[in-house]
Amino acid sequence: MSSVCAVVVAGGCGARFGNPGGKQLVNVAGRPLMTWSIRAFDRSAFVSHIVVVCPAEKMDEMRRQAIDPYNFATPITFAEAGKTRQDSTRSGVEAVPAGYEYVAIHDAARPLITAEVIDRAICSLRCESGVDGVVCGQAAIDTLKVVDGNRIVETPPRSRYWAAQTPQIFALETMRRAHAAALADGFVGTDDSSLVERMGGRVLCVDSPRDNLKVTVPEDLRPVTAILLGRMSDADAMQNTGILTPLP
Ligand SMILES: Nc1ccn([C@@H]2O[C@H](COP(=O)(O)OP(=O)(O)OP(=O)(O)O)[C@@H](O)[C@H]2O)c(=O)n1
Ligand SMILES: C[C@](O)(CO)[C@H](O)COP(=O)(O)O
Repeated sequence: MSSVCAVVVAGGCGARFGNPGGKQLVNVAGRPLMTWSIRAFDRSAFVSHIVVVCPAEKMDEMRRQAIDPYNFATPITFAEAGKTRQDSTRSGVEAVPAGYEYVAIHDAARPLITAEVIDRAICSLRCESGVDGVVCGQAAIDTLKVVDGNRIVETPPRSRYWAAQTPQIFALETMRRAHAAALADGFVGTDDSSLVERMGGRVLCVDSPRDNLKVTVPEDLRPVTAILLGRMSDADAMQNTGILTPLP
């Protein structure tokens, strides 16, 4: 049974990206940036509803430009964005329709996510007992420095560090409780997992490809576009040779 609802947060103003209209509707490899993320969840075997979180005044435009032209099979509804990312994810989590067991929270600004990675992460959460959530990410590959200003004060053991991405997937009721507690305590984290971790929840990292990049500044469009175009051309080539892996 499909018991996973996705929450795709697209409510930021993209200050670091610098485009007056924000970044979610910017054309990347032929489609609006946020469409790529929605498309991956639409293709997941386990996701049967998608909540898109964005400002109320942008809902019509986003539906018209980023959703309607693409004939997605999965029902898509909207929730209103908040001031911070955490406010937006809380709004999205509250808007998950009744009956869902899990919520998969994803940045609309990470367009390279694939249905395969999403489904693998969902399976890791479902298959392991006593786990409250999973976070897609990567074990640190660079040497890490703790700094004071620009002065290095420590070189911690890299083996203990991961870089967290999205999707981050949780038992829905756990995530709702974690949000309520964070709101009551005035806690603001930089991701969703930290809200569950501070409640003592057990969250696991699951390995996700290094190319699950977030578009934050305009320079990020270059590698993201190249990877998307590369995947499309691989898919074309595969139809002729049967050798390459399909476009996710
Ligand atoms: N109030 C907010 C802030 C962020 N986001 C979403 O959270 C994701 C990650 O945020 P980021 O990429 O940092 O986007 P912005 O907040 O838009 O960027 P900036 O900090 O440069 O303004 C994005 O998909 C963004 O739209 C959101 O839904 N609501
Ligand atoms: C949630 C997140 O994608 C994890 O890397 C990230 O923290 C959100 O983006 P921001 O740049 O920190 O706002």
